[in-house]
Amino acid sequence: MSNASESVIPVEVARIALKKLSERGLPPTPENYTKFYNAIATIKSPNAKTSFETLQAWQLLYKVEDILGEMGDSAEQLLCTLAGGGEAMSASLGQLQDTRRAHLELGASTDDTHFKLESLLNSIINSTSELHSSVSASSVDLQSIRDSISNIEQDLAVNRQILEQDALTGAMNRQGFDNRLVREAKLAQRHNHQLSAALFDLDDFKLVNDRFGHGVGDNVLIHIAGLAKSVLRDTDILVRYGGEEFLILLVETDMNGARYVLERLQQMCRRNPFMYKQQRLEITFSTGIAALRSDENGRALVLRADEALYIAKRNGRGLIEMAE
Ligand SMILES: Nc1nc2c(ncn2[C@@H]2O[C@H](COP(=O)(O)OP(=O)(O)OP(=O)(O)O)[C@@H](O)[C@H]2O)c(=O)[nH]1
Repeated sequence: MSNASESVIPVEVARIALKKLSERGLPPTPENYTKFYNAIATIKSPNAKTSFETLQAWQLLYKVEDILGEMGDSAEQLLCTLAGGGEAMSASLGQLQDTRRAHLELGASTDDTHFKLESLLNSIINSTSELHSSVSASSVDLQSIRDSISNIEQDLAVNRQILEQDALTGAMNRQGFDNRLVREAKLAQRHNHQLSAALFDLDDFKLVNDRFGHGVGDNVLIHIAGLAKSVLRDTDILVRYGGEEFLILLVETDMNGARYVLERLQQMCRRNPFMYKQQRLEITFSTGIAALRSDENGRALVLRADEALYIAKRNGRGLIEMAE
């Protein structure tokens, strides 16, 4: 059993198993029920993060909190300085106008005007120099804040990748995919691009676990995920959708393109079998493919791929079924 079983709630699993059975029109016989229950119970929960990952996420949150605090202080200081500088400047301007008026209209002596202008000039120089040093200090603070923000951005990107990654295979996990699917489907609709989903499930995988042990089963999953990554473009997304079920989201790709990719993966699996103690383990998988319609969202797309996968399984093993 997968280690995800620790976080599994049996009642919830039973509820989902029964729902899946009725969705597929299967009778709730003990055999059917057990099969669905086990399949669901062994799916790794996307929330099941290690304490190390949680610790990293917390540390990042504290960093963000600190930097926001620093930014607040610096902004406050800069605002105070600018406000003080502004007041001093406007007072000097007023005095400058008074002196000019006194000189022109009231006939103040040149010596008197000269003296006033000199002391005004001194106070302007002083306040400008104070303002200048405060702005320079704030600029240094702001530069260091900008550097911290760019470090945090990098940490966030790494953190997000960790949170969205399936720990065993390195593929994207369900949680990451659910967010991504919404975005990709919207993008495809907006730009009128093709988007396909291929859901594939390893055939008779239970036998691999039963015959060779769960550890070997895990390595087979890693092997298949590696082969899948090797046939994909950078823009395609490989997802560990369930225990032994993967999904490939193919951006700007129609059904035929998706079929081509999955056939290449079948070929790769044949040419690169998983080896266990010098024994070839022939792994096949069944696939359902669907392309996004103009009137549906990402979830509907995946549901249709799932239906097609179900038909592929029903018709045999190692088959690719295209959704209507
Ligand atoms: N080793 C390993 N096995 C897993 C993991 N997740 C699910 N499984 C196993 O995958 C098997 C799925 O079994 P079934 O749902 O009966 O499917 P199957 O044997 O592949 O048969 P079909 O899908 O009908 O071809 C179960 O034995 C699960 O324990 C995992 O992370 N590691």
